[in-house]
Amino acid sequence: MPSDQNPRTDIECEVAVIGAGTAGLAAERSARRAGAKTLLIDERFAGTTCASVGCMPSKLLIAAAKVAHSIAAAPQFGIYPGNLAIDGKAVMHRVRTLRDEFVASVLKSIDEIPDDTKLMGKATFASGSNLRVGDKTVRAKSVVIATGSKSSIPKTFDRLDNILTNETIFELEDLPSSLAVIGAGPLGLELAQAFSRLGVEVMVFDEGKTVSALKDEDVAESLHALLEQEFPIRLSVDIDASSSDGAIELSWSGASQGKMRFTHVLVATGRPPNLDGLGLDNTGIELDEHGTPLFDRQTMRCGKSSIFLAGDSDAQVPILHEASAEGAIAGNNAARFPEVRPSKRSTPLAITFTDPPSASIGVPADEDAITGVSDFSDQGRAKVEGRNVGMIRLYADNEGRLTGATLAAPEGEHFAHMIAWAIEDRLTAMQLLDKPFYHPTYEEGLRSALKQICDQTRLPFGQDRDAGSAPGV
Ligand SMILES: Cc1cc2nc3c(=O)[nH]c(=O)nc-3n(C[C@H](O)[C@H](O)[C@H](O)COP(=O)(O)OP(=O)(O)OC[C@H]3O[C@@H](n4cnc5c(N)ncnc54)[C@H](O)[C@@H]3O)c2cc1C
Ligand SMILES: NC(=O)c1ccc[n+]([C@@H]2O[C@H](COP(=O)([O-])OP(=O)(O)OC[C@H]3O[C@@H](n4cnc5c(N)ncnc54)[C@H](O)[C@@H]3O)[C@@H](O)[C@H]2O)c1
Repeated sequence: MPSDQNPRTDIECEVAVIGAGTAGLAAERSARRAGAKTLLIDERFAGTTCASVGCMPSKLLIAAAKVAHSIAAAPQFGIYPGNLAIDGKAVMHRVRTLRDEFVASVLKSIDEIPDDTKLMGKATFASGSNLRVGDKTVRAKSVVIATGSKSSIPKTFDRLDNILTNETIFELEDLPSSLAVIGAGPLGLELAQAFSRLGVEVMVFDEGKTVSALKDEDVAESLHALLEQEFPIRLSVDIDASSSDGAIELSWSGASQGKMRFTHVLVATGRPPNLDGLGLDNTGIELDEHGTPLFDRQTMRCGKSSIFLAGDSDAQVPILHEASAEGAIAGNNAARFPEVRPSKRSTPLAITFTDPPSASIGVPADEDAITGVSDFSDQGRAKVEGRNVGMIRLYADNEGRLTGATLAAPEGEHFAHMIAWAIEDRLTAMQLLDKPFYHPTYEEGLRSALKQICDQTRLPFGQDRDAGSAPGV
């Protein structure tokens, strides 16, 4: 067990890791593998954000919503399942039960870390790379900061009752009657659609102009229009809120205006890095205007110091596989310090698990980018399945080499991987087009975007290759 009863007041180690989340666990593993004497410090050792209040419970809720949605969509196939009954308590119970299993598996992996390598308590920097944890001083050769991110509740909402964040919403015993979601980012939209499909009256509000942080306007508008068929989304609005008779009254103005009461409000307005109270001023490292350390993305090192950063705490790309990759890089370099080595970072890939899923891959299109578009409204397999909506916009350089994509399309999470892997392998549109595509599949839908890029770059399309397509592709 992690020990806050440790009798030593001074602890010496080579690498101290602050935070036992995804990034911190990866950093500790990596530093230990590199031969360093490590110390993993966490306030609670309660399991990662991903397992307890993030990726996993949200996907569990989405899984329930997907089942409800398929049943509701059955009549288009001539199937009439009768009245749909949703037992909200059972839905939330399954979410928590399976969530707890994921958390238990994280806790088991933490249990397997030797006891003298763990310390429970809140770490703060005393000076340089020396830390204070309760009444103990930790003297470390290098430190990895992996303290994650935290919910931020805008002032308008912070004194109201029934305000939920991702840290509390999965604890609801039953589905709420109505839910206002503040923030149309990945967190807000995933949960908004899931609750809506489970019969909750949902409305989404955002002060910004776009949904799901998508930089490609065409795709963002397409996703916005699709989601609005299920629940209202009010973009570019200022929101005011007050409690009244156990409910919350929201009024909004700007691009649209109105007033409505909700039993619950989910605040999903971003998760800034969790760096408050860490004593970064005592480290001498350079901070940006938000108080986040400046660091090198290839080494994860802060300036010329022996302090490294990983995961959501660095305010870069707050998603799981990046937290894990950064943890491994930071831990390895912290162990090797001062022999720090740069590591290759993978192609940017971010997926939002709405239906259809949206994704941003690689670099956004600039004005020189060559683009190809696949529209799924008439795509064969998507039509067969009654899921013919959305689009993929692919970007390439002037040699036809794929550089990025934005999409909101059926099976979008799988397309996003395929495209990211093609970009990693530096494939041209022609080379990807030359791979086998089975018929009839969603994957065939990508061929039209690839062909458009080939046409614009005059990539040689072999005489022995069929330039046409099967029906409905
Ligand atoms: C609702 C939701 C859904 C998400 N869904 C996805 C998804 O589908 N896919 C995806 O890729 N990403 C998803 N994410 C993002 C993903 O969960 C995070 O990027 C990831 O969990 C970050 O890991 P981390 O190690 O940086 O932070 P955490 O896992 O939060 O770990 C930080 C740790 O630091 C500890 N700590 C903090 N300060 C101190 C201190 N001073 N002293 C000691 N310990 C400290 C905390 O106790 C905590 O254990 C989701 C996030 C949310 C909120
Ligand atoms: N599938 C995934 O990978 C996934 C899913 C959920 C969450 N996450 C992660 O969780 C974190 C939090 O997600 P998020 O969607 O909250 O963050 P986000 O920053 O992506 O989106 C926040 C949204 O809230 C809006 N907003 C901010 N302040 C507002 C205000 N006062 N009023 C109205 N709107 C306001 C912003 O314009 C933005 O659209 C992110 O790091 C994200 O990467 C990832």
